[in-house]
Amino acid sequence: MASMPADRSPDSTLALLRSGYRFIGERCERYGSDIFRTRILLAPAICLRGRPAAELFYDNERFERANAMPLRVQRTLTGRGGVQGLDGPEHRDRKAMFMSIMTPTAIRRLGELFDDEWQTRIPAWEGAGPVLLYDELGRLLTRVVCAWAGVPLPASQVERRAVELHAMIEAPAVVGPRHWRGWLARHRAERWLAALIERTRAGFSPAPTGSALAVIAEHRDRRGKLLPRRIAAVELLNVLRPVVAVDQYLVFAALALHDHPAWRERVRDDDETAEQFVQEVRRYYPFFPMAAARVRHPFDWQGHHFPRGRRVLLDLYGTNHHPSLWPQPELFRPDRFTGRRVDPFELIPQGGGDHWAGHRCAGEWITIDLMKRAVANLTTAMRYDIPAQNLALDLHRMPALPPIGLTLTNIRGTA
Ligand code: HEM
Repeated sequence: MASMPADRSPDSTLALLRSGYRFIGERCERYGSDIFRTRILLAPAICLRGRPAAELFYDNERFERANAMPLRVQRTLTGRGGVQGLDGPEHRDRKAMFMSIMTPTAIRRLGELFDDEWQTRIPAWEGAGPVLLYDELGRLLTRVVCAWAGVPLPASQVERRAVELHAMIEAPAVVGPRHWRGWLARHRAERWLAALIERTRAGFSPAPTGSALAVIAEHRDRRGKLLPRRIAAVELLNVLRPVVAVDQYLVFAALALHDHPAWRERVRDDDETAEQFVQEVRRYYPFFPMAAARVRHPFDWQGHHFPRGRRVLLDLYGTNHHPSLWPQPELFRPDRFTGRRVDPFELIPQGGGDHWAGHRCAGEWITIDLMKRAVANLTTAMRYDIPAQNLALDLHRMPALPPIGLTLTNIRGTA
């Protein structure tokens, strides 16, 4: 049996919080190995990166998700009892519920709502002073996703719900007040949506057919039972929260257009080029650093032993920056996708493998569609300036957005 390189520290949780996105990658480089063992949250863990590791990690026979996610992530980002922590037939059933929402027609409708809302906002941005893109898009996506999902949202509540959704996204990897704000935000949002599920089931708040609210409120599990209303609220939040989180990628896309202005022309002219640009934004910029699972049955892989129950962390960011998959990974180069077929374990910012059978992100197509539409809006529907500001990404922070999420000035519509 090969000996697995080991992190020397008695516990690496703080190092993980401090190193952020580079935690696994830095150690892999130090040990000359894409696998090493460490201790996280006072328990042994195995860290992996790269394509073969991703293929292993998404093998449902070898890994399970029950109790894999640290409590601080469940308390803020994902909630408890949702699809992320399910395994086997229960997971397949719940995941099918999500995938049934993601029809081409529904994705197009979300995109059209997004474009309409963006174009309606341009006159207001024209007259305004500096526009903070991250905050502005957070509100815009909150309005759009609620309208799309069938969730009633009075204009007076948009700001509050957008702040809550952002708080949940920003909380898992921080300590102190920002973490507790995320915890409180989740508590409030679950209460709000559980009450809505109850009203919908009772017929007082009818949901449009096929909307996320209708599908989740009416979903029956394999035993024919409706989801408990709190779990239904967690799952509805699993649609609202990540659609709003796409605003981070939209800020990154705007940054990439700013840093690589030659691509502005190219993405405008051709849909395939726009898609390559968006794929490179998803590869290059940091989002979720890693995914967690536990060993279901003991097994050996590449001469290393994986004992039952061991927590395993797959480096999503590090796989997207692995030099054997992506030559010169630290360069932003959308044309690396020209003529390249990407298999399900290579480009994994939203997980790998199969969307239905495994835990790969249910909202990946939505994400790509919204990003392409945002790029089109930024390059054709308006002109703007980006004044001098601190645009550095801090890879030690999760999420790693620039400090105030990108300020635009002098916005002018082109219509
Ligand atoms: C901002 C862009 C997004 C990123 C970076 C992202 C990333 C991820 C990641 C890393 C996972 C976990 C993969 C794993 O556990 O192996 C995931 C799962 C999931 N995502 Fe996304 N996501 C995004 C957008 C969305 C959207 C727009 C939706 C829904 C509309 C969505 C819904 C989900 C759901 C339901 C799961 C759980 C899937 C499962 O456990 O089977 N995500 N996402």
